[in-house]
Amino acid sequence: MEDLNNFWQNLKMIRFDLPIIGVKDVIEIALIAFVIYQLLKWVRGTRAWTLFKGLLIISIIAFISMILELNTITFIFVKTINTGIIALLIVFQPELRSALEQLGRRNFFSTFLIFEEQKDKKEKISLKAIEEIVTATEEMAKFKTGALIVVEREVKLGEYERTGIPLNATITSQLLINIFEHNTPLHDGAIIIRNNKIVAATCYLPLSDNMSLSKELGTRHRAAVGITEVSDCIVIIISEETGNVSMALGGNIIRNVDSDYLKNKLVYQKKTADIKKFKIWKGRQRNG
Ligand SMILES: Nc1ncnc2c1ncn2[C@@H]1O[C@H](COP(=O)(O)OP(=O)(O)OP(=O)(O)O)[C@@H](O)[C@H]1O
Repeated sequence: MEDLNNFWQNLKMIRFDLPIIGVKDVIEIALIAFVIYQLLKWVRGTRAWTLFKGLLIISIIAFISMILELNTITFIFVKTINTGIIALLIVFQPELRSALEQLGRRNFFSTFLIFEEQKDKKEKISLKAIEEIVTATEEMAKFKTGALIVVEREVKLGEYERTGIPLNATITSQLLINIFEHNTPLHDGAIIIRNNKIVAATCYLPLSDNMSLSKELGTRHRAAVGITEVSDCIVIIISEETGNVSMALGGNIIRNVDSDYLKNKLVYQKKTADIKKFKIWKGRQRNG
């Protein structure tokens, strides 16, 4: 009974100590929430997202061990987070610089217009789009048209997309063939495909410094391997020299693939993405 009285007294004191929330506080909270939201949105568009998720998991473990007073584990995790943040700043220095530059260039009010973007995110690559990519690849290989097609998956390629010319065009084989046509303004560099859209052309990709890659392979192939070393995307490469089609994935290159192999691989990746999406949706349903 005494405990209950104490608890009640404490509760009254807490209620008494509750700060009064004014208009200024509400504005402040809204501004902070907006900045955090924009920050998360930006991180999601870069390869830092995977690292950020890792850091988040470490923070949660550190928090739980702090509550449970597991001092050694807390010490290790807190130290890891501190060093991790400094490491992140160093590793992602180029991305941070470009984010700050963008902030200066950006139309502030456009950041509120996110509904189109949200709608687009729900669409994943369709079978029709895959067919169009495969048809275009066959045609370009036949005529030895050099091409570099990046199909984005979970890791967002925003920072590479920004090095090119924005397109946001529906995927058709005719458009793909046209983009890579010799001596046209968009043929150089890579195109990036997100969901059912060609989001940008003439994109510059990071070159792989993998020494075990064949010496026959030039910068087009090295760029394809390079982007798959820093993300989970699939890249289709058509050699201008031989007309051979290769595919890069997970830092590896599979040379001389045929249309069936290419199609199966793209369809398989789509299916695994769909299953993952379905599992998340089921999870949300269960939790909700
Ligand atoms: N870092 C890069 N990012 C995007 N595209 C690139 C990059 N480096 C080269 N390319 C593309 O590759 C073309 C040059 O290809 P290069 O002949 O050097 O490579 P390759 O691997 O031998 O290909 P190919 O077999 O088609 O000759 C450039 O014109 C450009 O379109």
